[in-house]
Amino acid sequence: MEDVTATLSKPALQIGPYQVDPPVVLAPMAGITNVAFRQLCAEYGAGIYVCEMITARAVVERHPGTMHMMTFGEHEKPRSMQLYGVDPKTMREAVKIITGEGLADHIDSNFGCPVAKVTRKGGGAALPFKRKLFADIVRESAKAAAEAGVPFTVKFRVGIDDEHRTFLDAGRIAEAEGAAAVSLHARTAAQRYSGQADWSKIAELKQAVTSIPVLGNGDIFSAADALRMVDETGCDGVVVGRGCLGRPWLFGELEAAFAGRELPTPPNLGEVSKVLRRHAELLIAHDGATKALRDLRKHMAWYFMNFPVGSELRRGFAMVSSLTELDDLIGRLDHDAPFPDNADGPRGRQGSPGKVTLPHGWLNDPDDDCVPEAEDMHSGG
Ligand SMILES: Cc1cc2nc3c(=O)[nH]c(=O)nc-3n(C[C@H](O)[C@H](O)[C@H](O)COP(=O)(O)O)c2cc1C
Repeated sequence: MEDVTATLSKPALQIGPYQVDPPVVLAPMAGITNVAFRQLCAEYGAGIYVCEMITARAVVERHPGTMHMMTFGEHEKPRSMQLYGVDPKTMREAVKIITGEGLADHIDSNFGCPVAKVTRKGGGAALPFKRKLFADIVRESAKAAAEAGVPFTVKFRVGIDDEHRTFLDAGRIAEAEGAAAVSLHARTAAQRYSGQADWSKIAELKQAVTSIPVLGNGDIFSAADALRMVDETGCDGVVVGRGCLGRPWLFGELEAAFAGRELPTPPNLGEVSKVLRRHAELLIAHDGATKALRDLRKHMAWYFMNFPVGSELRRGFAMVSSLTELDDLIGRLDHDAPFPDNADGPRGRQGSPGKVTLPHGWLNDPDDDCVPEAEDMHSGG
């Protein structure tokens, strides 16, 4: 295995009042980063573990499902959540509810969603193109959060496409309007999740934004990737998404690598199935068996990726409906099968590149007084 513990000096990441050591953040992922998954990851290493994204409007309307998503474990410090919104007033109101009721200690915001139903209305990754609106949202939210001593951070992409790169303006605006840190997913919206993240954009952002931390995001699948990103870009911390799907122990590897320690040995199939079992228990405690085991299916596919698990057993795991059944299937695995060499690489969301759908005339004037229409959003980044 590559020696990643070599020479790098670890960045000191400070987000508002929180010292984040190691400088690692679990990327918000809709449908994934619920309280069970966050706890599982946090059992391997420290960092900030961001909750699934929720919409500002759902908070303001106190949507019961949304309030349930804002459940945190006792171990979570800071309790970190992500808001999505396109209207400065709604965002401010949502932040005030969250901070006023002490529901979270860190609020991130999502300006990176590339999904057509969101960008079509000017939301997600389309929004930072409207500089005034973007500034209004960040200012109103950051101000409301700061009144309660809660840091507000901003996550965005490189831009809409290669002709409309917004990340440098977005970073400078976020810095000027009171954000405590920015994170860059180093792809354009047109790229979706395809191709490679362009880390040179993270380096450019780091040069442009000097008074708050700049976090890099995109294609960290191993501890070596994380150290290389810090080394190549000078970023203050790393945000890890798909790399930990079916690999929550990646956070242990990151902690070891940033501390200059030797990496733990990758787990064999028996050890992986123990992690899966723990994941199931945590999910069931939060959501009940039916929902939890349905949710677990996608994770099982990721846990077993590239392991020698036959198709009959895989089908069994995909249909599992109780912990007893799960235990029975786990008992039939070849526990000694070693961690596969080719286990790195993308899991989870893929999506092919393509044109970004925007509202009519959206690209005419970045400084107009646009009134956004989009508030609904279910998932994305
Ligand atoms: C299943 C899935 C759901 C996501 N949901 C969100 C989200 O709700 N908010 C957000 O800002 N990004 C979201 N993202 C994007 C990730 O936070 C991250 O920016 C992206 O996956 C790139 O990082 P990676 O290469 O480490 O995966 C999502 C990504 C995936 C794979």
